[in-house]
Amino acid sequence: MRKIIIAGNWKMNKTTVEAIELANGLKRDLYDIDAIGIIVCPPFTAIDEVAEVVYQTNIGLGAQNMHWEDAGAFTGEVSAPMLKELGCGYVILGHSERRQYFHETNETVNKKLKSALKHGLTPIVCVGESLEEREAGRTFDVIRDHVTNSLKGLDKEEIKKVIIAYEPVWAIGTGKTATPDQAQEVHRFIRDLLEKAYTREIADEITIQYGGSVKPGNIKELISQKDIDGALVGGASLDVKSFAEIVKGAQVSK
Ligand SMILES: O=C[C@H](O)COP(=O)(O)O
Repeated sequence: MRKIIIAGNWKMNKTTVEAIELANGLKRDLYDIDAIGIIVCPPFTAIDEVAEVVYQTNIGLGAQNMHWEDAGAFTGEVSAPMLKELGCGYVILGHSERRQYFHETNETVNKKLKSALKHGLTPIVCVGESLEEREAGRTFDVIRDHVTNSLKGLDKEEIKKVIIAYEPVWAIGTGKTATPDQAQEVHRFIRDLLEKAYTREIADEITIQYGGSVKPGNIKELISQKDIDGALVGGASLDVKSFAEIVKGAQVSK
């Protein structure tokens, strides 16, 4: 059975004081959730403080990006060992905002992925097509390209440690969610790609999250799809009540 995981990507939101407040609220409201995984990914500046709040709770801690080298002259970057030292267990890689605004490519995602795995961080690798690509009928080509090249070179044991997040770019922060059928279709396609590259058993073990305007009102429908194993939540993860409702909605509906 693969794990159902709801992750909150706080993006460039929350000062340290605000992040502590949000983490404390989630700890209070979600302490009894045990059937699904919960992860929060604060901005770098708040990771240390949030780590203290979620230490030894059911809430995992992740970062939103990292560099592939362990150390060196890379101004403004942070590395996997630095994140590990702060208590991170996860790192988001290849988010579409990084691909779009910061020149992230499959090649750099792949290097980061290998460094994350080497240092024991669980990567959440994001893939997804833009509106233009979907309208041009290129969704599956783009997904194949992202999955194949971002995850290139992993052996059977390594691939099992990866979480994949399907995030159609046109659904991020727009209020336009993919329909459960549209999302399921792409999730199935990703799982089939994994099956071809590895085995059916391995493909069935990998958590594939959906991301893009996930809210308390649509989580149940999305999560009830066969190949949707959780969510990567942006805007709705910034509020205790809405994120807690998403987590609880996922728990009762899967
Ligand atoms: O990482 C999260 C996604 O980009 C989704 O963001 P959103 O829930 O604000 O649409």
